[in-house]
Amino acid sequence: MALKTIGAAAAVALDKELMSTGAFSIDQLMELAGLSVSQVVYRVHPPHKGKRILVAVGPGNNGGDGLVAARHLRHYGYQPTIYYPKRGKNELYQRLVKQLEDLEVPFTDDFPAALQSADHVIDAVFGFSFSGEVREPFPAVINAMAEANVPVTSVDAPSSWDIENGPPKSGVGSNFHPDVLVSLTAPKPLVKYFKGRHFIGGRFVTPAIAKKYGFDLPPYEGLDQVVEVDPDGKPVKL
Ligand SMILES: NC(=O)C1=CN([C@@H]2O[C@H](COP(=O)(O)OP(=O)(O)OC[C@H]3O[C@@H](n4cnc5c(N)ncnc54)[C@H](O)[C@@H]3O)[C@@H](O)[C@H]2O)[C@H](O)CC1
Ligand SMILES: [K+]
Repeated sequence: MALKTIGAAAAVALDKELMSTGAFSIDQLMELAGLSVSQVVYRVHPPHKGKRILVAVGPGNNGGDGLVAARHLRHYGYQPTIYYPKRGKNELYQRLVKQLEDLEVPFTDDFPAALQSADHVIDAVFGFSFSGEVREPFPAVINAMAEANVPVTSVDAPSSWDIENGPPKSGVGSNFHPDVLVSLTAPKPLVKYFKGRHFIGGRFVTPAIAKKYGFDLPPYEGLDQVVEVDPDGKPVKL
């Protein structure tokens, strides 16, 4: 049985539905998304393996998830550093930045230099609204993540991948294969091209929503916001 996925258009529609008839606010969904990412990083890269987490943050909500994850990781005892070259004007992003500044989390302008002293990278550059060719200043960031000697965890999608068709055939992103992927709410079709450890984070979705959009709710355990699944969608038992 194959893992059930939702396409880019369905992901946008589902997001809208959660925030209208579902009565969630964007802040809540982003908080849950970032919390899921922080739990995955703790699981695959506990603090004793190295605390320096570099977070590549894009201009949209995928980037917002990265800012939230960085805050939780700071509270877990990690030392996050943020690369955020195209800051959204949206008040929500500004508040997330302020929360990190109040925790004395550093921001850097030099991604390749920061990568030299990182133990783990979070790719929160683009999610389900990415399209076309990667524009400046992000090509160098995607290339650096593709060549990183430390593990990379992608938020919702490996940035630069097409949501339906996976990695680009050539150019920026064609050699980008992150180690870990956290699918938010539900996996997207690109997961069939992904070879690393795959987690699903969406422990807020109602059975009715999952049924309407045609995906399965994974068996979350205990206090976990995430479940690791194999390519067939079966939970991975540790
Ligand atoms: N329900 C959920 O699961 C939630 C998921 N969330 C996360 O939000 C992203 C989708 O966010 P959105 O703001 O729609 O878009 P992105 O962050 O993917 O990117 C938009 C951003 O990027 C720019 N852009 C697009 N294409 C390119 C390009 N080729 N080059 C450069 N820049 C590009 C565009 O202009 C925008 O500025 C989803 O994946 C989840 O991670 C939310 O947290 C809510 C809950
Ligand atoms: K991403």
